Amino acid sequence: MTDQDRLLAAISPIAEGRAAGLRLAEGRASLILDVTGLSGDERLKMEGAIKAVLLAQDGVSEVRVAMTSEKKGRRLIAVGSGKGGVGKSTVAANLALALKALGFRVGLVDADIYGPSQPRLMATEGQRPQAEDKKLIPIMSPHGIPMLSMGHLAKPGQAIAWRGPMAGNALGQIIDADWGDADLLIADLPPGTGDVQLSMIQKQKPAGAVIVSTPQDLALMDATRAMDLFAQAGVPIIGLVENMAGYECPHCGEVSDPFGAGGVQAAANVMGHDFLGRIPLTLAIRTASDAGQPPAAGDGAEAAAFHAIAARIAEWLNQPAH
Ligand SMILES: Nc1ncnc2c1ncn2[C@@H]1O[C@H](COP(=O)(O)OP(=O)(O)OP(=O)(O)O)[C@@H](O)[C@H]1O
Repeated sequence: MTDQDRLLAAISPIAEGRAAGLRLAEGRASLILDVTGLSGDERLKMEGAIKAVLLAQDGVSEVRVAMTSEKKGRRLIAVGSGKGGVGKSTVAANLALALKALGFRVGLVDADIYGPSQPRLMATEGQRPQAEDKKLIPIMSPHGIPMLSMGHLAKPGQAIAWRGPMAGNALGQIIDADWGDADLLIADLPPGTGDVQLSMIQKQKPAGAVIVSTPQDLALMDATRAMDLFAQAGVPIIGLVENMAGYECPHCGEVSDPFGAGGVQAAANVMGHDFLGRIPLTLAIRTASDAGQPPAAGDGAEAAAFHAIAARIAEWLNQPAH
């Protein structure tokens, strides 16, 4: 029996299979202890017990324990839509801000290869990310959210027409960027339900997806296809958001429903998914978004709807299964 085996056998009843890399050299025993999932007290107790047992062994005068713990993975939430123009990017930007306000450390990924609009929405247009050790450094938006967009990688003014593999590589670089301590990445996906979207979803394995739709039938049919796409890739649907619901006339205050009303909620019920909430169609949302001031960054009337939806998403994220 080698010294290592002898020492390992001595600590095995207390180390619960968490000890690795045990060595003994010149009277000093060293090992790595995986303390994932243990409380501070449990860690100290286990470390103390291991030290005591090892110090009682022949030839050991000193013990060093290095503790490691698996970091809880950063989660990616995909914001998708069956078709373009339904406000997916607007919703993604505002949800990122509202989730940050709830205490998540949020990063924003603009994976929309056809029309990356996050740089405009988050007021980082024209900026280029730096790289360090071959990793991109996200750009800090004025709203305190680090972000990277396909739009930041293309040369200014260059029309973006990424081909599949190129888009995949660029997106991979964005997701693997140096996101620091961000624990949640919100990804604005390209609209549609084609191969590009499917391979992105399969590769990046989001923890969950939020589907944005306007209330009219045509958009809803596309949203259903988007949900099928996530289901195919085994990604759970967190829920559906109805955008551009109910237009309040800024002059007379009357509410009209240019795209219908309630369709998304009804569709969510039929499909057995959660309905996360409704964002009204307002001039303020459009002008603020185009000016790089997403409403959820402030506390105006428009912010409340986004904060309510973010709270539902936070509830989902905080369930142990997710
Ligand atoms: N609730 C809303 N009220 C008013 N305007 C809105 C609302 N949501 C989005 N818009 C406006 O609609 C336009 C399209 O929104 P956005 O770019 O977010 O859509 P999208 O679904 O991401 O489109 P694409 O996928 O084609 O990029 C923008 O000018 C945006 O300001």
